[in-house]
Amino acid sequence: MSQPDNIYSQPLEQVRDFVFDKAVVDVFSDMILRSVPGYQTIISTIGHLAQVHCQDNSNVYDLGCSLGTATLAMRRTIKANNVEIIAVDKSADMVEKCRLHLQGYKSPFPTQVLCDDILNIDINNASIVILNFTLQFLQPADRQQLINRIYQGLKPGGLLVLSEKLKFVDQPCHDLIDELHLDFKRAHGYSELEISQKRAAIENVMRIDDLSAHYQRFKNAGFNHYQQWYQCFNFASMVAIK
Ligand SMILES: Nc1ncnc2c1ncn2[C@@H]1O[C@H](C[S@+](CC[C@H]([NH3+])C(=O)[O-])CC(=O)[O-])[C@@H](O)[C@H]1O
Ligand SMILES: O=C(O)C(=O)Cc1ccccc1
Repeated sequence: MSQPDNIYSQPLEQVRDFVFDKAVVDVFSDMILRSVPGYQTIISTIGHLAQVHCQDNSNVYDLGCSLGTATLAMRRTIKANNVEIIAVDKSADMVEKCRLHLQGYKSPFPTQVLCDDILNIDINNASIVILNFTLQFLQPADRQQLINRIYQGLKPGGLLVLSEKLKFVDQPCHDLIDELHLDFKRAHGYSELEISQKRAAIENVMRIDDLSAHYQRFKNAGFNHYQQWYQCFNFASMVAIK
């Protein structure tokens, strides 16, 4: 099990840019549950979507898989035959723990865990592609080409599930919803110091978009069918269908 996240609990002389290193990997399960409202609902719905929409003789991609939580949810639910799962993360520490984590659960589906940048991955014959809170960590200039390659690699009827933290164009509404998220973190035991140091750490590495930017990218890539299916505060999940 995860250790408690106390990475930002002591005052730091200098808050460095957030990285998914060994210290973060060791506390990651606790961090994500206490930081992302709706995370468990999104994970179980990814499992359900994969159960319903995974196609025979296809590939399933979990891009930015971290500890493989979405992969595990899908391995538990998929009923299709001849399915291969490709989980990818560029953090070597994450991939190491992800592989150990997946070894703990038997599955009939061959699963590769690749340590690579998702921008380098060949996406083909896919019926399900998951980007669960990963796109927000890519350079904004690289985001459209990834969505384009996912569109091209999907089979007809295939799904892209994209979960992201959102910003809102109306500033008072943005601030109100942001405060709801901070209250969620407070309610889960994070102090004001932890909240402000984490914020400083992710400021430069996690550039968030508004919903219309995501919809525009889907459209530019060629998707004709896309819809947000979930939101809790500023955390949302969308689905796009080829
Ligand atoms: N270019 C990249 N290439 C590969 N991996 C990347 C890249 N950029 C970031 N990552 C990886 O994307 C993951 C983002 S966490 C995803 C949660 C998971 N999906 C979950 O369902 O639990 C979200 C969060 O921590 O808010 C990290 O493991 C990074 O190493
Ligand atoms: O912690 C936050 O404020 C977030 O926005 C989410 C998050 C969760 C885990 C790693 C980085 C960002």
